[in-house]
Amino acid sequence: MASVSGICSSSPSLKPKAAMPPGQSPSPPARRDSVSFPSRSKLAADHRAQSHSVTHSVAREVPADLSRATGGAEMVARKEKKGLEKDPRALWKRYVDWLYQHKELGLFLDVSRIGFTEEFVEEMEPRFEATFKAMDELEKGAIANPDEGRMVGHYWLRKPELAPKPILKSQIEKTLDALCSFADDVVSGKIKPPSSPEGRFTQILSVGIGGSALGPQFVAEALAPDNPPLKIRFIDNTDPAGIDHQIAQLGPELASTIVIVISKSGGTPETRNGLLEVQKAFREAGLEFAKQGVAITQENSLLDNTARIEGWLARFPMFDWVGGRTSEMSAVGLLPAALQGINVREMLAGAALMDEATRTTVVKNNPAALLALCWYWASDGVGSKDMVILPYKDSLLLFSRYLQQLVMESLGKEFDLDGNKVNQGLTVYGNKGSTDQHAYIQQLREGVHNFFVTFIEVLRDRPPGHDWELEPGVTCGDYLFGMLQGTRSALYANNRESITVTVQEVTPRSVGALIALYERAVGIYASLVNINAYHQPGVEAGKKAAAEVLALQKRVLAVLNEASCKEPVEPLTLEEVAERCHAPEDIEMIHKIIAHMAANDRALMAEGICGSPRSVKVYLGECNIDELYA
Ligand SMILES: O=P(O)(O)OC[C@H]1O[C@](O)(CO)[C@@H](O)[C@@H]1O
Repeated sequence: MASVSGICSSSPSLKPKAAMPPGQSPSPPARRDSVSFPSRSKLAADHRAQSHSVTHSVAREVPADLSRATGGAEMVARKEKKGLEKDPRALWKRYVDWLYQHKELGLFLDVSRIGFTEEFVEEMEPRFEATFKAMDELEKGAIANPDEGRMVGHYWLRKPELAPKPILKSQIEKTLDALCSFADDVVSGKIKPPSSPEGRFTQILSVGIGGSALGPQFVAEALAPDNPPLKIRFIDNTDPAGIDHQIAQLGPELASTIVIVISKSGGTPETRNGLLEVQKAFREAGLEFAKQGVAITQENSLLDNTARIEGWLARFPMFDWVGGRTSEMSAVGLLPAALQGINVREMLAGAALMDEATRTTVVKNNPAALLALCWYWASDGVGSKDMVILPYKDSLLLFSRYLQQLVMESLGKEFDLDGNKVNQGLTVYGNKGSTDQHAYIQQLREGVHNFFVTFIEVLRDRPPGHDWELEPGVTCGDYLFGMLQGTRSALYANNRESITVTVQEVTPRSVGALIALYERAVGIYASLVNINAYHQPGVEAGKKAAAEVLALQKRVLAVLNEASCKEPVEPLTLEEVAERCHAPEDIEMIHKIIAHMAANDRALMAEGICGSPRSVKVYLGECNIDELYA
């Protein structure tokens, strides 16, 4: 049978071996004036109402479904009318008055270039009181994730004595000790790769997605030494080409690779697929995967049971009360970090210091509360402006990506805690300065005014003793410094607000502190706007729809197989396939499924071209008899 070639048709010479499916209350539009915070007596009443429960925050007066376009424009108009402070003396006073400093961490937070007013701060006070109370109860073990009936305990990871039960404290401590000693044994060569008893493990392949990848990726980029004891690579997708690339890059070093499979649920399809692909690579290389596999997952999850039954090299627990996006200080982040020679106890110490500082109930002295205050002001408490994260340090490149999940998966919610439709969120993006100066800063300075910036400044340019002046009096780092300060000033001059977070150096301690700072800021902001920051119901819809597509694909394959097993083969039109699948309403999806299979040599076209769906007649290259009689 002739195959007509088309943009997605396969060559008849590329016949598939067998056609097998793959494995398995509305409010009126808001503006800052109408945001007009509830009267103080109303706030106080709300606060009283709230104080009995951690899960019920102040009822929102902020109109819920702010139209970004309308609300944003009105906000800009109002702000520009009022104008940001431009008088240098007044600005200097504002800078000094509001500058937050954490002495021990060497961390500064400058919020002077966000235009909030004293009245705003005062009016927010009752909400903050309620929020601090809610955060306190959360840390004491309240069910702060009401939908999932879970405690939220990532703060206990860096201060186990805070855990509400002794058993939790001991689990945290034991896990930390166990992962540190495992990492020491691997790094020192006490634990050796099975196929080279005299050698050492040289590589880590981390398989995980979302919160089970982003923290480890950020920390590796920020903190891994130039020559780490083990180098790390990531499989964080179900993209076969991406997976092949990682495995190919490992080459013969697969034999000395520790594969860490990270999944809280232990059932995330992308991660499972990554694992199956890696296991296949091990089989093909004649290696025994179990001797090199490590699982980080909840006890008794599918992954945990598999790892136990197959006798993997090690297993570490992921606790029910730690969410994926706040799991960097659990085994999820600490084991990969320790294996790269990063001082994980210092990361924990930095986070613990920041946790302590962000428990303070005086907004001005609490850096996380200050961040949340700025986010609320800048985005009207409804996400009307995006948050651009600009670290001026290459090693912090992935901070914005890490924060994207932490902030957007936490704050992007359809309903508030009282069941009102609010469509909350805060959009996060960014890369690094000064690189972005030559990409999108043009738009930030002059284009659509739909953002505020957070500059991350690192004072130390390079390790001591390595600096030099590339022109009289000026180092390379001075340029970076100048670019940051220049961009901050230029944006402000054009009424673009910004926050600046300054650390002395990128160290395990400062990175731990930054993570803890943003974890708390997100928790505080979520409480201010009365949403559950700790669930992610929206992710389920896409996962469910994906499962339905794969189920439909199996039906399509069965129908095509039956027709392809006939003598002569019976090519089918898309309408015929849809009818035989009893899914005429899914014909568009069936077209997409067939186009995808054709592009991968798993379906062949008898007639037509993919771009003209009605012209297509399709069949399989081989009849699968077993499938037919299954
Ligand atoms: O660790 P898991 O269970 O594999 O989940 C991975 C990610 O998937 C999500 O559940 C949804 O995207 C994230 O919250 C989580 O970080």
